[in-house]
Amino acid sequence: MLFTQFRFLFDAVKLFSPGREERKTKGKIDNVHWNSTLRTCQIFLVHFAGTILSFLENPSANNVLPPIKCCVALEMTSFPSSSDKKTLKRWFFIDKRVGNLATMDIESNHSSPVLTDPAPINKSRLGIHSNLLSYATSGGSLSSSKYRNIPRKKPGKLDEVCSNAYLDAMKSSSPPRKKLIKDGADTAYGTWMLKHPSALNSFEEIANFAKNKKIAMFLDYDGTLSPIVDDPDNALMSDDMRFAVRNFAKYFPTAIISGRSRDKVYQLVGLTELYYAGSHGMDILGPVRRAVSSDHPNCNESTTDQQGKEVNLFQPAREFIPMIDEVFRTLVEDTKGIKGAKVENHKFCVSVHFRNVDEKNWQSIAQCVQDILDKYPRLRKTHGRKVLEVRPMIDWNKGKAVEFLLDSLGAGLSNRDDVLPIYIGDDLTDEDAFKVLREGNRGCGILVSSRPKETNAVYSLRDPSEVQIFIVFHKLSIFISISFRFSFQILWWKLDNTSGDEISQFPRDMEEGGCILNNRRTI
Ligand SMILES: O=P(O)(O)OC[C@H]1O[C@H](O[C@H]2O[C@H](CO)[C@@H](O)[C@H](O)[C@H]2O)[C@H](O)[C@@H](O)[C@@H]1O
Repeated sequence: MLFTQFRFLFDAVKLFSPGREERKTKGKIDNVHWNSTLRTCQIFLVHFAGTILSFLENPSANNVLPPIKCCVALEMTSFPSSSDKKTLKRWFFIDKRVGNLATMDIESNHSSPVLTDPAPINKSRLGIHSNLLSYATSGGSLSSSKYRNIPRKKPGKLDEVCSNAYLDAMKSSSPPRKKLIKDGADTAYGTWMLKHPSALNSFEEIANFAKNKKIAMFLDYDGTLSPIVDDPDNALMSDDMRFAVRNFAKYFPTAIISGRSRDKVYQLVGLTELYYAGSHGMDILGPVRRAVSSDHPNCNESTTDQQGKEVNLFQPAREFIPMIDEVFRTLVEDTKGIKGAKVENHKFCVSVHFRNVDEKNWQSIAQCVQDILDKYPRLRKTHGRKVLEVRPMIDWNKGKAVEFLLDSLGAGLSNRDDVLPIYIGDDLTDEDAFKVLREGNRGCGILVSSRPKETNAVYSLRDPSEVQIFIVFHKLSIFISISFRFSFQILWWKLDNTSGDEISQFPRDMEEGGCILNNRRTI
């Protein structure tokens, strides 16, 4: 036990030194790291006292749990990069044990709705005028404020300028992975990290930001929870990641906002503890809304999830479903001859992948998409990582989805000062969410990228394995505050213990200790 405690102190001092990239560019330890070290020593002392006292009380009990929890949480901050696979494995092994033990301390029934089957659309109830459904050739713009009026080029073939712009955007959407490791890339990344520091090395700063606030977590799927792979159907989330997200979502409201269809992303993640928003936020299954936005009066539908819980289905682009279906079929047909092309139907948007298409054929992909835009003026194009997406021209994106979910979680929460929304994502489409959080310092955006990128996010993480560490770290930080209080309570109780009544009082105190957690969970 003593060895564990001393190892903990040693780690505490060692681990809060700046990470590899920051050391290279900064070369000195700043105040934040010293403050972290002091705070860590403080935690160590309280744990040490608490452990000794509980050991004296019951020598046979497993008293090393609190220090192990702290060691685990501290060790994770020391990862300079995810390349240290051995340490990662050891770390997650410990976390699993601690996670299980800790779950026995704190029980939660938090679960979020899951609905895999789309709710039937009742057009007349939704108030959609029949004109709006005759979409294919109608060129008239919609009067509603939710529809954007974006000037579009005249229909026809891609001209040289337009074609170059398309190809540039397609090329920059995801550079070849091998090139990233080149000399100099590390230095550029290090410099970029001064502007967007690693969220792992900025724990203290984020923790200060989160002080007395309730955390709400928003996660992207591809490139954030699962690594980018050639075949979108093989973008699987690891069991460790699933375990980490599940444990986190038990205590903090957590939502996944993906470009994929809601059904597909639920199928891939498979957790009932989360909220899901598919098609870049155009398909949200969330908690029952207390206030319905007047901008979208006909897009909310009250329904029940698989567990029979009342939930709210929000689909601001419902009327586009038949159009998207038609576009999907056309694109499948049109790209049939292009080797490697893949088209996905996400119900409210269509993805055209060119990751496996020879670069000399990218122009043909661009032309197919342009033909669709020419035929359907109410659709627009966005870019992702080696993917072009066709979606409705409505004023809705991942940023709006974050605001919507914050509102749903508690009326008006999106503007309240006591909530800290955290959004983690890797793609261009996540920038809308980063922007929303950056405006007015509302929350904290974290970009997942292993190369410098222009972004509205404040912090960065290299890849999904660092996302996993970050998620577990935050969950454990709560356990630390509870064990911290727990240690104090043991100390207090030991000094003050005079009657048997106080022993029975103890569990209730622990419950109060857990209120930090409960507060966060019930925003
Ligand atoms: O918002 P997200 O959850 O990040 O979804 C964005 C797109 O993700 C998927 O494509 C990306 O990941 C694939 C698998 O790793 C990769 O092959 C592809 O090149 C990436 O663009 C998904 O297939 C798209 O439909 C989503 O729009």
